[in-house]
Amino acid sequence: MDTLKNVTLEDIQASFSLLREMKKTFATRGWFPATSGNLSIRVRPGLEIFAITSSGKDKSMDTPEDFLIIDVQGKPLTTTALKPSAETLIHTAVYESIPDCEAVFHVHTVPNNLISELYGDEGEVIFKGQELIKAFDLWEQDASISIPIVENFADIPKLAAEIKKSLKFEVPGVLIRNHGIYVWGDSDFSAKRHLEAFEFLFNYHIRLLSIQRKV
Ligand SMILES: CSCCC(=O)C(=O)COP(=O)(O)O
Ligand SMILES: [Zn+2]
Repeated sequence: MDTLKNVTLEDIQASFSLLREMKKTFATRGWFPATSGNLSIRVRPGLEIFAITSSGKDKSMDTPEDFLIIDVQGKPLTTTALKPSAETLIHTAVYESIPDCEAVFHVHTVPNNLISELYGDEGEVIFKGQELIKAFDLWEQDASISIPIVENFADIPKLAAEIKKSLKFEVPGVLIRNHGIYVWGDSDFSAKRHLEAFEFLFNYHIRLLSIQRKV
Protein backbone atom coordinates (compact mmCIF):
# COMPACT_ATOMS: atom_id res chain seq x y z
CA MET A 1 0.00 0.00 0.00
CA ASP A 2 3.06 2.25 0.26
CA THR A 3 2.81 2.88 -3.48
CA LEU A 4 -0.50 4.63 -2.88
CA LYS A 5 1.26 7.34 -0.88
CA ASN A 6 2.23 8.82 -4.23
CA VAL A 7 -1.37 9.60 -5.16
CA THR A 8 -4.04 11.67 -3.49
CA LEU A 9 -7.67 10.80 -2.95
CA GLU A 10 -8.44 13.54 -5.49
CA ASP A 11 -6.26 11.75 -8.09
CA ILE A 12 -8.21 8.55 -7.51
CA GLN A 13 -11.60 10.25 -7.58
CA ALA A 14 -10.66 12.12 -10.77
CA SER A 15 -9.63 8.87 -12.49
CA PHE A 16 -12.83 7.11 -11.38
CA SER A 17 -14.98 9.96 -12.62
CA LEU A 18 -13.17 10.00 -15.96
CA LEU A 19 -13.69 6.25 -16.38
CA ARG A 20 -17.32 6.65 -15.32
CA GLU A 21 -17.95 9.20 -18.08
CA MET A 22 -16.16 7.06 -20.68
CA LYS A 23 -18.08 3.97 -19.57
CA LYS A 24 -21.37 5.83 -19.89
CA THR A 25 -20.48 7.12 -23.38
CA PHE A 26 -19.53 3.65 -24.66
CA ALA A 27 -22.50 1.98 -22.95
CA THR A 28 -24.85 4.41 -24.72
CA ARG A 29 -23.40 3.14 -28.00
CA GLY A 30 -24.08 -0.49 -27.02
CA TRP A 31 -20.36 -1.29 -26.81
CA PHE A 32 -20.63 -3.35 -23.57
CA PRO A 33 -23.07 -6.20 -24.34
CA ALA A 34 -23.65 -8.81 -21.63
CA THR A 35 -21.15 -7.37 -19.08
CA SER A 36 -18.32 -7.44 -21.65
CA GLY A 37 -15.64 -4.79 -21.94
CA ASN A 38 -13.23 -3.15 -19.53
CA LEU A 39 -11.50 0.22 -19.20
CA SER A 40 -8.42 1.49 -17.40
CA ILE A 41 -6.43 4.69 -17.04
CA ARG A 42 -3.18 5.66 -15.35
CA VAL A 43 -4.05 7.52 -12.18
CA ARG A 44 -1.18 9.97 -12.54
CA PRO A 45 1.44 10.38 -15.31
CA GLY A 46 4.69 8.60 -14.50
CA LEU A 47 3.20 6.34 -11.84
CA GLU A 48 2.48 2.63 -12.23
CA ILE A 49 -0.90 2.99 -10.56
CA PHE A 50 -4.08 2.44 -12.56
CA ALA A 51 -7.84 2.71 -12.18
CA ILE A 52 -9.68 -0.20 -13.81
CA THR A 53 -13.23 -1.49 -14.08
CA SER A 54 -14.38 -4.23 -11.69
CA SER A 55 -14.92 -7.66 -13.15
CA GLY A 56 -18.31 -8.99 -14.19
CA LYS A 57 -20.31 -5.79 -13.70
CA ASP A 58 -22.98 -4.55 -16.04
CA LYS A 59 -21.00 -1.71 -17.59
CA SER A 60 -24.16 0.13 -18.57
CA MET A 61 -25.01 0.63 -14.87
CA ASP A 62 -23.51 3.27 -12.62
CA THR A 63 -22.72 1.89 -9.14
CA PRO A 64 -20.26 2.69 -6.30
CA GLU A 65 -18.49 -0.60 -7.05
CA ASP A 66 -17.48 -0.02 -10.66
CA PHE A 67 -13.76 0.75 -10.28
CA LEU A 68 -10.69 -0.08 -8.23
CA ILE A 69 -7.00 0.78 -8.10
CA ILE A 70 -4.31 -1.68 -9.17
CA ASP A 71 -0.55 -1.84 -9.65
CA VAL A 72 1.27 -2.87 -12.82
CA GLN A 73 1.03 -6.54 -11.80
CA GLY A 74 -2.74 -6.13 -11.67
CA LYS A 75 -2.94 -6.41 -7.88
CA PRO A 76 -5.52 -4.26 -6.04
CA LEU A 77 -3.82 -1.48 -4.06
CA THR A 78 -6.68 -0.94 -1.64
CA THR A 79 -8.50 -3.34 0.61
CA THR A 80 -11.57 -4.25 -1.39
CA ALA A 81 -13.93 -7.10 -2.10
CA LEU A 82 -13.97 -5.99 -5.74
CA LYS A 83 -12.08 -7.97 -8.35
CA PRO A 84 -10.26 -6.17 -11.14
CA SER A 85 -11.28 -7.11 -14.69
CA ALA A 86 -10.58 -10.75 -15.55
CA GLU A 87 -8.54 -9.29 -18.44
CA THR A 88 -6.40 -7.00 -16.27
CA LEU A 89 -3.20 -8.70 -17.48
CA ILE A 90 -3.93 -7.46 -20.99
CA HIS A 91 -4.14 -3.89 -19.71
CA THR A 92 -0.90 -4.22 -17.75
CA ALA A 93 0.83 -5.85 -20.76
CA VAL A 94 -0.07 -2.79 -22.85
CA TYR A 95 1.09 -0.31 -20.16
CA GLU A 96 4.36 -2.23 -19.83
CA SER A 97 4.94 -2.27 -23.60
CA ILE A 98 3.90 1.28 -24.56
CA PRO A 99 5.76 3.74 -22.33
CA ASP A 100 3.50 6.79 -22.89
CA CYS A 101 0.26 4.81 -22.61
CA GLU A 102 -2.24 6.56 -20.33
CA ALA A 103 -5.48 4.72 -21.11
CA VAL A 104 -6.55 1.27 -22.36
CA PHE A 105 -10.11 0.54 -23.53
CA HIS A 106 -11.68 -2.77 -24.53
CA VAL A 107 -15.05 -3.30 -26.21
CA HIS A 108 -16.87 -6.17 -27.89
CA THR A 109 -18.86 -5.07 -30.94
CA VAL A 110 -20.37 -7.03 -33.81
CA PRO A 111 -18.23 -5.18 -36.41
CA ASN A 112 -14.94 -5.74 -34.54
CA ASN A 113 -15.82 -9.44 -34.07
CA LEU A 114 -16.75 -9.84 -37.77
CA ILE A 115 -13.52 -8.20 -38.96
CA SER A 116 -11.46 -10.32 -36.56
CA GLU A 117 -13.06 -13.49 -37.96
CA LEU A 118 -12.92 -12.45 -41.63
CA TYR A 119 -9.17 -11.68 -41.43
CA GLY A 120 -8.17 -13.86 -38.46
CA ASP A 121 -6.31 -16.43 -40.59
CA GLU A 122 -4.17 -13.61 -42.02
CA GLY A 123 -3.26 -12.34 -38.54
CA GLU A 124 -3.93 -8.72 -39.55
CA VAL A 125 -6.41 -6.49 -41.30
CA ILE A 126 -5.19 -3.59 -43.43
CA PHE A 127 -7.14 -0.42 -44.15
CA LYS A 128 -6.16 2.25 -46.65
CA GLY A 129 -7.70 5.11 -48.58
CA GLN A 130 -9.81 6.31 -45.66
CA GLU A 131 -9.78 9.84 -44.27
CA LEU A 132 -10.22 8.57 -40.71
CA ILE A 133 -6.78 6.92 -40.82
CA LYS A 134 -5.59 10.43 -39.89
CA ALA A 135 -7.04 9.75 -36.42
CA PHE A 136 -3.96 7.54 -35.94
CA ASP A 137 -1.65 10.45 -36.79
CA LEU A 138 -0.95 8.99 -40.23
CA TRP A 139 -1.15 12.00 -42.51
CA GLU A 140 0.58 10.97 -45.74
CA GLN A 141 -1.29 10.41 -49.00
CA ASP A 142 -2.54 6.80 -49.28
CA ALA A 143 -1.58 5.99 -45.68
CA SER A 144 -2.50 2.51 -44.54
CA ILE A 145 -2.84 0.86 -41.16
CA SER A 146 -2.44 -2.83 -40.31
CA ILE A 147 -4.20 -3.99 -37.16
CA PRO A 148 -2.87 -7.24 -35.64
CA ILE A 149 -5.35 -10.04 -34.88
CA VAL A 150 -4.56 -12.65 -32.21
CA GLU A 151 -6.38 -15.88 -31.41
CA ASN A 152 -8.74 -15.78 -28.44
CA PHE A 153 -6.96 -17.93 -25.84
CA ALA A 154 -9.09 -18.64 -22.77
CA ASP A 155 -5.92 -18.59 -20.70
CA ILE A 156 -5.53 -14.87 -19.96
CA PRO A 157 -1.77 -14.87 -19.21
CA LYS A 158 -1.27 -16.62 -22.58
CA LEU A 159 -3.60 -14.17 -24.32
CA ALA A 160 -1.79 -11.22 -22.71
CA ALA A 161 1.58 -12.63 -23.82
CA GLU A 162 0.28 -13.04 -27.41
CA ILE A 163 -0.98 -9.47 -27.41
CA LYS A 164 2.35 -8.24 -26.07
CA LYS A 165 4.14 -10.07 -28.90
CA SER A 166 1.83 -8.80 -31.64
CA LEU A 167 1.39 -5.16 -30.70
CA LYS A 168 3.07 -2.52 -32.83
CA PHE A 169 4.27 0.75 -31.41
CA GLU A 170 2.70 2.81 -34.21
CA VAL A 171 -0.70 1.03 -34.19
CA PRO A 172 -2.73 1.69 -31.03
CA GLY A 173 -4.90 -1.40 -31.12
CA VAL A 174 -5.10 -5.20 -31.32
CA LEU A 175 -8.08 -7.34 -32.33
CA ILE A 176 -8.77 -10.59 -30.51
CA ARG A 177 -10.51 -13.09 -32.77
CA ASN A 178 -14.24 -13.35 -32.11
CA HIS A 179 -13.76 -11.48 -28.88
CA GLY A 180 -13.16 -7.73 -29.30
CA ILE A 181 -10.59 -4.98 -29.57
CA TYR A 182 -8.06 -3.44 -27.18
CA VAL A 183 -7.05 0.15 -27.92
CA TRP A 184 -4.87 2.64 -26.11
CA GLY A 185 -3.54 6.16 -26.26
CA ASP A 186 -1.34 8.74 -24.59
CA SER A 187 -4.51 10.21 -23.04
CA ASP A 188 -8.07 9.07 -22.49
CA PHE A 189 -9.04 11.46 -25.32
CA SER A 190 -6.68 9.83 -27.83
CA ALA A 191 -7.64 6.28 -26.77
CA LYS A 192 -11.29 7.22 -27.39
CA ARG A 193 -10.42 8.77 -30.75
CA HIS A 194 -8.55 5.61 -31.75
CA LEU A 195 -11.44 3.39 -30.69
CA GLU A 196 -13.96 5.47 -32.62
CA ALA A 197 -11.76 5.45 -35.73
CA PHE A 198 -11.26 1.65 -35.57
CA GLU A 199 -14.98 1.04 -35.13
CA PHE A 200 -15.75 3.40 -38.03
CA LEU A 201 -13.32 1.50 -40.31
CA PHE A 202 -14.78 -1.87 -39.26
CA ASN A 203 -18.37 -0.72 -39.79
CA TYR A 204 -17.56 0.83 -43.16
CA HIS A 205 -15.75 -2.28 -44.37
CA ILE A 206 -18.50 -4.69 -43.33
CA ARG A 207 -21.18 -2.52 -44.94
CA LEU A 208 -19.16 -2.14 -48.13
CA LEU A 209 -18.67 -5.92 -48.36
CA SER A 210 -22.36 -6.52 -47.82
CA ILE A 211 -23.35 -3.93 -50.48
CA GLN A 212 -20.91 -5.67 -52.81
CA ARG A 213 -22.46 -8.96 -51.66
CA LYS A 214 -19.09 -10.38 -50.66
CA VAL A 215 -20.27 -11.48 -47.22
C1 LIG B 1 -19.35 -11.96 -20.94
S1 LIG B 1 -17.91 -11.02 -21.11
C2 LIG B 1 -16.56 -12.19 -20.92
C3 LIG B 1 -15.31 -11.56 -20.35
C4 LIG B 1 -14.83 -10.47 -21.24
O1 LIG B 1 -14.41 -10.74 -22.37
C5 LIG B 1 -14.86 -9.08 -20.84
O2 LIG B 1 -14.48 -8.21 -21.61
C6 LIG B 1 -15.36 -8.65 -19.49
O3 LIG B 1 -14.60 -9.13 -18.45
P1 LIG B 1 -14.51 -8.32 -17.06
O4 LIG B 1 -13.88 -9.29 -16.11
O5 LIG B 1 -13.64 -7.12 -17.33
O6 LIG B 1 -15.89 -7.91 -16.66
ZN1 LIG C 1 -13.39 -9.03 -23.38
